[in-house]
Amino acid sequence: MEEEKSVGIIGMGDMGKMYARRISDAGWRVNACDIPEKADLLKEEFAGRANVHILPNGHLVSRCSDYIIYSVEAKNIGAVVKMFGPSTKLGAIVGGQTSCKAPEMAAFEQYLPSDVHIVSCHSLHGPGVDPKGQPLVLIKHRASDESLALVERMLSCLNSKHVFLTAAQHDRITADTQAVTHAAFLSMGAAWMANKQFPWEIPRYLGGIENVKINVTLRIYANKWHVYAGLAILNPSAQKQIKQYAESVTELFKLMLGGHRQELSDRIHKAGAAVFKDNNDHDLLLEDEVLDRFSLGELPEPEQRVKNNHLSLLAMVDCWWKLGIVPYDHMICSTPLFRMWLGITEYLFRKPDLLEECIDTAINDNTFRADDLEFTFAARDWSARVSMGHFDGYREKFEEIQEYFAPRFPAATKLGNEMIRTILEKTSEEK
Ligand SMILES: NC(=O)C1=CN([C@@H]2O[C@H](COP(=O)(O)OP(=O)(O)OC[C@H]3O[C@@H](n4cnc5c(N)ncnc54)[C@H](OP(=O)(O)O)[C@@H]3O)[C@@H](O)[C@H]2O)C=CC1
Ligand SMILES: O=C(O)C(=O)Cc1ccc(O)cc1
Repeated sequence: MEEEKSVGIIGMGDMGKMYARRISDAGWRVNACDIPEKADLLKEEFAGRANVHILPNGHLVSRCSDYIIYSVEAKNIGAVVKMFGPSTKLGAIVGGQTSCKAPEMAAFEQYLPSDVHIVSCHSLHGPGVDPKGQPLVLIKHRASDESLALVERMLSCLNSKHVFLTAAQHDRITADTQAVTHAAFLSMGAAWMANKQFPWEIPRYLGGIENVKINVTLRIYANKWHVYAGLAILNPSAQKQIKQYAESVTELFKLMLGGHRQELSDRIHKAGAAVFKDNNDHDLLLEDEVLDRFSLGELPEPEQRVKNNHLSLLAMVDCWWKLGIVPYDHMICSTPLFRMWLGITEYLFRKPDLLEECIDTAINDNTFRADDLEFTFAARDWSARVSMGHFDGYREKFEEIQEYFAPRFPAATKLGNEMIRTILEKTSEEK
C-alpha cells in the first residue's frame, strides 16, 4: 500500500534536512542518517517529527526504505554508494541529489544490485529557497514508469516544476546555468580581495547591476566550498565552458588595453546579436527599480556613479556566443543565481546607450584597469584549478576568500534572500 512506502535519506546536511522536513510533513515515513557521529544530534533536532526516523548509518536506511536519496558531497558519492549500495532493499528505487550526474550514475551502475531501479533528482536551488515553482530535475535512468510515478508523488510536496532529462543532458545544461555562472562570481570575489576592496564601500560600485554582483558573490562565498567544487570539477562539460569564459575575459581585456575600439565593439555586438536576437521582445528579467533596491551600502546619486565597462558581463555573452549557447534555452535548468546573472547581462545588452557607454569606458577610462587585471587573473586561476581537478586547490582559494568576506555574510544573506524573493517573483514566468 502506498502509505507504507518510505523515503530514505543518506546525508542529512542542508539539502537532506530540507527534504526530510518537507517529505515527512507531507505524511511519508522518512528514514534518515548522516555519519554515525551525528546521529544523536540529529535525533534531538528531529525529535518533534514522528515521521522522521534517524538511524545510525546508511546500511540501516538502505535496507528498509523504498526510495533512497543520496544527499552527500558530490566528491564522496562513489565511496558512499560503494559502502551502502549493496544493502539496498530488494526492488527499491535509488537516486541522488548531487549537482553533477555523471559520477552519481557511474556509482549507481557500479555498486547497486541489478534489481534496484534508479531515478535521480536535483533541486535547482539552495536549501534556504522556497522550492515552489523552482525546477526539479528528474532522471529516469533505469526504472519502470511506476517507479518514476512513485518518486514524483513522493517529491510532489516540494511543489517544484518537474523537468525530465537524461543525466548527460542535465550535466550539459547545468555546466552553463551553474558552473560558469559561479566561475564569474567567484572571480569577482577573488579580484575584490586581491585589490583589498569591499565593493559596497566604494561609491563607484554601488547601485543597479553592482548590487546583484555583490549580493550573489557574497551568497556563493557564504556557502560550502564542496558544492561549487563538485559541480565544476566533476562535470565533464563544465571545464570547457569555464575555460572559454576565462579566454573571453582575457581576449576582451587585451582589446581594451590595446585601445582597439572597433574590434572590441564589433565583437561585442556580434556576440550580443547571436545571444539575444531571438530573445529581445520580452520584458527585461530585471528592471532598475528591482536592481537598485538591494544595496549593502548607501546608493549614490545617479550623476555621481562612476561608469563601468562590465568586463565580467561582456565576457559572459562572448563566451555563450563562442560556445553556440543561447542561455534562454537553459531556463528549464535555471537556478535563482543564473536568472539574476542572465538578468543583469540582458539588462546591459538590451540597453543600447548603456552598452555604448560600456565600450567607451572600456577604451577611454583607466579607472578600472587594476580591477580588470585582477579579474582576468582570477578567471584564469579558477579555470586552471577546475581543469586540474584538485579539490584541495579549489578549497584553499575558496576558503581564503570566504574568510575575507565572512564579517559581511549575515547582512548580505538577509539582503540576498529578499533580493532573490523579489527577483523570483519577477522572473518566474516561462520565457
Ligand atoms: N547546498 C546547495 O545549495 C545544494 C546542494 N546540492 C547537492 O546536494 C548534496 C548535498 O549538499 P548539502 O546538503 O548542501 O551539503 P552538506 O555538506 O550540508 O551535506 C552533506 C552531508 O552528507 C554527509 N555525509 C558524508 N558522508 C556520509 C556518509 N558516509 N553517510 C552519511 N552521511 C554522509 C556529510 O557529513 P560530513 O559533513 O561529516 O561529511 C554532510 O552532513 C551535494 O551533492 C550538493 O552538491 C544540490 C542542490 C543545492
Ligand atoms: O543557485 C545557485 O547556483 C546556487 O548557488 C545554489 C545551488 C547550488 C548547487 C546546486 O546544485 C543547486 C543550487
